[in-house]
Amino acid sequence: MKVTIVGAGNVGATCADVISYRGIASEVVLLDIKEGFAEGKAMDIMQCATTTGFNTKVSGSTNDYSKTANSDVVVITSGIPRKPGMTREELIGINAGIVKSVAENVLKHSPNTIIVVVSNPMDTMTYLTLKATGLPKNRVIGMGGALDSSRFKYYLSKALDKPSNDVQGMVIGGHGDTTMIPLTRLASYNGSPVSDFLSQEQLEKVAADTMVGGATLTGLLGTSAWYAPGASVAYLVDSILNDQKKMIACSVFLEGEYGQDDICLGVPCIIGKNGIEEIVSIKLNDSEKALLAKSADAVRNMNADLKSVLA
Ligand SMILES: NC(=O)c1ccc[n+]([C@@H]2O[C@H](COP(=O)([O-])OP(=O)(O)OC[C@H]3O[C@@H](n4cnc5c(N)ncnc54)[C@H](O)[C@@H]3O)[C@@H](O)[C@H]2O)c1
Ligand SMILES: O=C(O)C[C@H](O)C(=O)O
Repeated sequence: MKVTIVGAGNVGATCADVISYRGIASEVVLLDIKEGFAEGKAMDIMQCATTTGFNTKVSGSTNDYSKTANSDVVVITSGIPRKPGMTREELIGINAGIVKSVAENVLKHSPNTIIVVVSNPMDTMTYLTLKATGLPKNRVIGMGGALDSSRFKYYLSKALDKPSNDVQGMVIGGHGDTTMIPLTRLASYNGSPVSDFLSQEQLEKVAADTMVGGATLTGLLGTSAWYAPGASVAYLVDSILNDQKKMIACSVFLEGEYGQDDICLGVPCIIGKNGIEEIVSIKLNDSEKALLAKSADAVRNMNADLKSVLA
């Protein structure tokens, strides 16, 4: 199974590293516009093969899309990340043009591929990819919910003082500081509601910390995060390539689901060899429904800025 990752920067290279280390794909091609950069990252990763013990073939390409031919999955991480104090939405001006041209180029060589969109603002970039390529909705997947949910479980585990892997929870909605919706009511500690162990005040703090999880790391690092983002993409790619049918919150084109139309937004999806295989309808209460509608409004406003790129 072959995976191409466009953008060999922090997130793209970390994703290639996790995919190869965990043997998720037999081949990974890293592609970047910067001369020699992807080749260098690929060589560095390949030099881990004998010490960490993997057999995936990782190679690099400077903007030569012929090397990406017949990829089963293409991950788009190309574009600029935010700096401290910025929102993801401010990246749209530069990233929209990059994501559109990258999506068109990859399809010339891998017409049957599934595209995973990572570049920010991710929900809008997913919508752009879908509209610009005309691909069916199952083959365009926005990655954000997997990462936001892992951060949610991290903050829950800290509040509970229990291991992250004993905590279940999901974040839906847009992948933005004010648009994501950590579903605290449905989160559990090994099957028991977390509200049995945490006060309302603690749960509200967990939700608030989760929502600004990316901004917190950007403030600390000077650029946005990459370890958890790269690993979250690899987790999603694993479910596609190995047909795991995991339920993962992903940004997907909605046509009536959750009362929304003509938008890509994070909702729970079954992810398998056909990409998005099902949009799972979970029962939201009235306040969660209202938050989702508000989140959709904000993402829809952002999508309106795509008019010139899509014209
Ligand atoms: N969806 C998410 O959960 C999530 C998580 C983390 C980062 N991101 C986003 O992912 C993007 C990448 O972040 P990063 O930290 O890896 O940035 P980075 O700057 O480290 O890497 C981006 C790479 O893209 C390359 N690039 C730019 N234009 C290109 C083009 N036309 N073709 C090929 N490559 C090109 C750059 O040369 C660079 O190496 C950002 O937009 C960031 O906001 C999203
Ligand atoms: O925070 C960012 O800008 C990058 C990414 O979307 C993240 O959540 O880490």
